Amino acid sequence: MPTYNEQAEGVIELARFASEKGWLPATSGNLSVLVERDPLLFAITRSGADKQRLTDQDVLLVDAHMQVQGDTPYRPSAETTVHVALYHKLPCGSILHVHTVYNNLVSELFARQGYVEIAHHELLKALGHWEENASVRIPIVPNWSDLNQLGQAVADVAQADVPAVLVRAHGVYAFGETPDAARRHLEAVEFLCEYVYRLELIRAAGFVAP
Ligand SMILES: CSCCC(=O)C(=O)COP(=O)(O)O
Ligand SMILES: [Zn+2]
Repeated sequence: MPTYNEQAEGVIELARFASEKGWLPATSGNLSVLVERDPLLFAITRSGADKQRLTDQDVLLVDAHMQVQGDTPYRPSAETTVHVALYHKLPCGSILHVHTVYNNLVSELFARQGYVEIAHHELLKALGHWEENASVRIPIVPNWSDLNQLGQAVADVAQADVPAVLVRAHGVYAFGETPDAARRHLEAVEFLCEYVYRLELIRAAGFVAP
């Protein structure tokens, strides 16, 4: 079983990756890696940390009740509620939450129907959909300010075969059974959000596929 130190290093590496992409602006976002499933323990970023300069002090070991294990002056991410709810619902090994312009725009464009549907795109394979004519609906939930409510809302719509949930005008939660899978899902969702947004733009300008 991986140790807390190994998983904390994993969180720091994921933060470096997402920061280099510009996906964690202004201290936003939170990232976690599972340490133990039962009883639940995971390594997660502390609230307010600058994820571009994360150190091991900025990663906390937290349980199912959001209690921090060990001695630290810091509090865990305010959105730890969402991570706990997702770890309870699905066999996640890592959960990545980032804020980007494209995921925010797509969440606004499709908020009313509660999902964005993406069909016939090659990168759906990176989300695990290799079937011919694949079609995936990524759920969109309101940006509840009550973070317990937000956690419940995200977990209610989260499905193992669609490994992301958009939060309207806020960001995305992507997850996977391993940190590498969660990262691949996040990269694919970010690519697809940019694609969907740009396609909407050219369609609005009159483009019709031949
Ligand atoms: C400055 S971003 C506002 C809070 C947020 O949405 C976020 O992702 C970061 O919260 P945390 O408590 O994890 O730092
Ligand atoms: Zn956030």
